[in-house]
Amino acid sequence: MPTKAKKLSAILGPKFAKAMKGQPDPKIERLAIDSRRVTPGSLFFALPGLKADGNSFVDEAISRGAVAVISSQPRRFRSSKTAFVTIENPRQTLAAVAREFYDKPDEALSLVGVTGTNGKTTVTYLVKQILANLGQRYGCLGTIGYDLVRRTVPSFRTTPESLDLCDLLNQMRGFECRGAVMEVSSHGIDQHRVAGLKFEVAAFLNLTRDHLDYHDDMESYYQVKRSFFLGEHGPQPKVAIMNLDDPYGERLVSEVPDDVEVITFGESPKADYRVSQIALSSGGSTFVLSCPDGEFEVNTSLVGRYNVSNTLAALAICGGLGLNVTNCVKDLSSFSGIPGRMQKVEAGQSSTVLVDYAHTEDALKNALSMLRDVTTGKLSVVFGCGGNRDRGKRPAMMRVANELADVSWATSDNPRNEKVEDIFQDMREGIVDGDRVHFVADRRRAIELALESCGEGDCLLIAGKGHESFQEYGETVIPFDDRKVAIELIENMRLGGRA
Ligand SMILES: CC(=O)N[C@H]1[C@@H](OP(=O)(O)OP(=O)(O)OC[C@H]2O[C@@H](n3ccc(=O)[nH]c3=O)[C@H](O)[C@@H]2O)O[C@H](CO)[C@@H](O)[C@@H]1O[C@H](C)C(=O)N[C@@H](C)C(=O)N[C@H](CCC(=O)O)C(=O)O
Ligand SMILES: Nc1ncnc2c1ncn2[C@@H]1O[C@H](COP(=O)(O)OP(=O)(O)OP(=O)(O)O)[C@@H](O)[C@H]1O
Ligand SMILES: N[C@H](CCC[C@H](N)C(=O)O)C(=O)O
Ligand SMILES: [Mg+2]
Repeated sequence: MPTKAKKLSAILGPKFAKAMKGQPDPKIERLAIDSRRVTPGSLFFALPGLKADGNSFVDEAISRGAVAVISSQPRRFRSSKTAFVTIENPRQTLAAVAREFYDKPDEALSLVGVTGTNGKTTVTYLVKQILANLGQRYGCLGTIGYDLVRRTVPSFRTTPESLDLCDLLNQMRGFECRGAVMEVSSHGIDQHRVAGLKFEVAAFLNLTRDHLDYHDDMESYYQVKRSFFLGEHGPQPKVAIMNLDDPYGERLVSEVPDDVEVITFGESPKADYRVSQIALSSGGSTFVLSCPDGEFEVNTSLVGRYNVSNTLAALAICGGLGLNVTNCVKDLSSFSGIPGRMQKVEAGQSSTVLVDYAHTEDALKNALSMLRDVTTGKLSVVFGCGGNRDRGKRPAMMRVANELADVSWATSDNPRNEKVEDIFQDMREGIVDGDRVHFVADRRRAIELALESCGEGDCLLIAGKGHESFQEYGETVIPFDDRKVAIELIENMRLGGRA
């Protein structure tokens, strides 16, 4: 739903409206943080960043028609056609202004925020699906896409910038959604993308190593996640869902304020949503859930122990929303899975080929140990480590791959502005047995060689890119989809008599 243009003073609030200079109180048609997306009538926020400073683009924004500029740097304004507001923390103000501009969409929606290093996409998909089965209309925002129920929008961030987020939530309100289930990344929390929004339920899944290019250390990474539950960027969530099997989850339980209702889940006997009698197989899992609504035998089509944890989290979230779990556990066995998460590639080949989004040490460890248990033959993995991201996870990822797979094919995974050879150098530090590791920079070729070396009973995991349909080299984005590439290669191999 397009929102109506508003006077600058109305969306700034009385405190900041006093700081307006230049053009008196223009009408704002839209918000922008990127000068390249400014259209006439925009309010441009000049944000200081890691790569650039938005203040360098103020003139460009004005030339494209910005009628107001918010910045932390006082400016000598030459144009009386533009209003200037100097504010200490423009990113934080952006969130408050976006919420006002889009008429506080969170007030009309039940918001569920899911955070943690791994499993956010899986859990949000599960919750959205359970709610849809119960006839409850919730949108879903995250890494794979923005599902507004009546339309879907491609995802550009796991957690959108506040101005995009409020726009998406406003559209959901227009589509008469009851609420939204969304992934809340640590970048999202730290950069105030979800600031000021009222969450009905906030869930913490786990915390393991990732993003230490951005956060100083694990403690700072944890503190950012924690701040979401303490309401440091806005209202406290009404209910907090916590994983008692994760040491950081256990710690967080003792740190959330008393007036936030806490619901715990896990294998721990202390958990409110407790799992026992877990039976894992290559076709899914069954387990017994004990929770305040009773005891249930749960069947899920998702494979692996970590997906038992994800399913439990999803059910605890539904409990936190006030739903009776009896109604929620019914259709889990028919859940069709998530794109690029342990997704089978079926092209008539004799080996098992799976595409998964494991791009951390913990995820790779879980994925490979699970596959080890169900593979009778050789287990191979193709994986790389993202450029311009946490360098420290590279040797750790290589170590678990080398320890758990029979053969590892190291390759590129979005090298961005780094040289693939430099990324390989970091990965080499984790090698345990070099005879079982091959480095092939071209991802397509790495997949081809891995496929050629697999036969009946063998399993190949193509990890790291999951649903992604591109490869990022420098500033260039090239189409690349592991699932399509694998199918093409298998078909070519068959034509050449090699499959
Ligand atoms: C590290 C990080 O999160 N960076 C985000 C941050 O960038 P930044 O502050 O460094 O911005 P910058 O590139 O230096 O530019 C500064 C300002 O100048 C503006 N600009 C820039 C160029 C120009 O021509 N005109 C212009 O106006 C930019 O729009 C920006 O507002 O702010 C930008 C705009 O607000 C974001 O787009 C950018 O996300 C980058 C692209 C990114 O890759 N982020 C990833 C790491 C991220 O957020 N990932 C999480 C998921 C993590 C997980 O898996 O858990 C996510 O939620 O997606
Ligand atoms: N609970 C979990 N614990 C550990 N690993 C998991 C868990 N859930 C999923 N994984 C692994 O992590 C990968 C990514 O899962 P998913 O996309 O659900 O996580 P995410 O938190 O959304 O990731 P991102 O931060 O990149 O958006 C999966 O492909 C799987 O290998
Ligand atoms: N959301 C994650 C995705 C990583 C996926 C992997 N393919 C990579 O590029 O490193 C990130 O931004 O770190
Ligand atoms: Mg995700």
